[in-house]
Amino acid sequence: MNEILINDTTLRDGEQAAGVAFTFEEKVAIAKFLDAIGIPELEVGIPAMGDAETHAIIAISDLGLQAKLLGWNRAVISDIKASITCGLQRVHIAIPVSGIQIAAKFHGQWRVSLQKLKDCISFAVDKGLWVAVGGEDSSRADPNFLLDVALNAQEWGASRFRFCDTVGVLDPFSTYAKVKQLVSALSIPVEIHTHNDFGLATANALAGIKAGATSVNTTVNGVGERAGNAALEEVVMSIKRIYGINLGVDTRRLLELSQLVASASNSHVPPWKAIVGENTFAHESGIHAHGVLQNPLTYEPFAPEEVGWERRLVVGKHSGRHHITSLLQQNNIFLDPEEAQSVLDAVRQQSIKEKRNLTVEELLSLVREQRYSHAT
Ligand SMILES: CC(C)(COP(=O)(O)OP(=O)(O)OC[C@H]1O[C@@H](n2cnc3c(N)ncnc32)[C@H](O)[C@@H]1OP(=O)(O)O)[C@@H](O)C(=O)NCCC(=O)NCCS
Ligand SMILES: O=C(O)CC[C@@](O)(CC(=O)O)C(=O)O
Repeated sequence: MNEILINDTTLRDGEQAAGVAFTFEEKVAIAKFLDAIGIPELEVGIPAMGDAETHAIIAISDLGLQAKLLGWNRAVISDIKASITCGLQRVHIAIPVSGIQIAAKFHGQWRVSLQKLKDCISFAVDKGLWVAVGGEDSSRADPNFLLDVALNAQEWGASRFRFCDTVGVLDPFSTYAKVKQLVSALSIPVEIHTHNDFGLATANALAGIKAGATSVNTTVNGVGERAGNAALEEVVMSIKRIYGINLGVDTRRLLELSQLVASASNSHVPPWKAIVGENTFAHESGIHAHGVLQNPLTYEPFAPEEVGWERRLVVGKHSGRHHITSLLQQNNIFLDPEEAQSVLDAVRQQSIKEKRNLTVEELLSLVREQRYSHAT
C-alpha cells in the first residue's frame, strides 16, 4: 500500500456541523493538539468567512507547526486572496462537479464554473501557492465529467485532487471503483473525503485508500456536516490495526483529543462510539468478563492503553458468576455457589431498576442484604 497522509479537517468541515462553533482559543488548541500527535496536514478553516475565522487561522499559521496548513476556498479569487492574507501557503479550491450542484450554484453553466476554477488555480499558482482541488459531490457526478475536471485541474497546476462523497451516498465497493478510475487517470495524488450519512464514512475512506488515494480527510469524533465525516481515530486505528501501517500518530492521546473536541463542539461522544466512546473497553457480560479475566484479547481488538483508555469490568444485568465472585474475593468475601446465584439475581434486578451498572459498593451492600435475609 502507498504511503498514506492524514489531512484532518476538524477545523473546517468538522466545525461546519450544525451548532458547532469553536472559539479562537479552541481552534488554536485543537490545531496544536493535532500537530503534537503527528497529524501531518490540517485544513484549518475558511478564510473567506471573515475576521473571526482569519484571526484564528493567522494565529495557527504563526505557531510554526510541523503540520502543513491548508485553507479551504471556493473558486473565487477573493477567497484565495483571503487565504494569502492569512499567511497560508497551501490552498484548497472546491468546485461542484455534479449536475445537481452545478445547476444550483452555476445555473447549469459548467463552462463558467470551469473557467472560475482555471482562473483561481492560475492565480494561486502565480502567487507561489501549493494548490489542491476538490470535486464537490464527485460521487454523484457524471464519471467522464469528473475525470475531465480532474485532468484539467491537474493541467492547470493543481497538485492534488479531492474526491468528495459530499452527501455520503456511496458504499465501499462503489467508492473503490470510482476512486480507482481517478487514480488510474491522474498523475497527481488523489484525496478521499467521505461523509457518514449511511454510517459508511470510515469504511468508504478505507475503500478510497485501497483504491489508491494517498491522502484522506478526517475529523475528530467524526464531527461534521449532517451525520459527520470519517473519524480521525477510526481511520488512524483501522490503518494501524487492520492494515498494519503505523502512520506515526501518537494514538495514546486520541482519547484526550476526542475529549478536547467534544467539549469544544459542546457535544457528547456516544458511549458506543468506536475507539473513543466510554464503552469501548468496558465489559459487563458474564461470558465476556470471564474471557477477559483469562486473556483480554478474547474480547478486545487491541489494548485500551493504545488509545488512552483503561479497561473496565463492570457489574450489571448481564454479569456472570466468575466476575462477581472474583470482585468479591478482592474484598475478602467468599460466596458458596448458592449465595453467588442469589447475589447475581439481585444484581440483575437492581440493574434493571436503576438502568445502569452497579458500583462495587452497591454490590457489597447487595451481598450484605442477601446474607442478612438468609440469616433471619
Ligand atoms: C463562504 C461564505 C463566506 C460565502 O458567503 P455569502 O457571500 O454570504 O454567500 P452564500 O453563502 O449565501 O452563498 C454561497 C455563494 O457561493 C457560491 N459558491 C458555492 N460554492 C462555490 C464554489 N465552489 N466556487 C465558487 N462559488 C461557489 C454560490 O453559488 C453562492 O454564490 P452567489 O452569492 O453568487 O449566489 C459563507 O457561505 C460562509 O461563511 N460559509 C461557511 C462555510 C461553508 O459554507 N462551507 C460549505 C462548504 S461547501
Ligand atoms: O473540498 C471540497 O471540494 C468539498 C468538501 C465538502 O466538505 C464541502 C461541503 O459540503 O462542505 C464536501 O463534502 O463536498
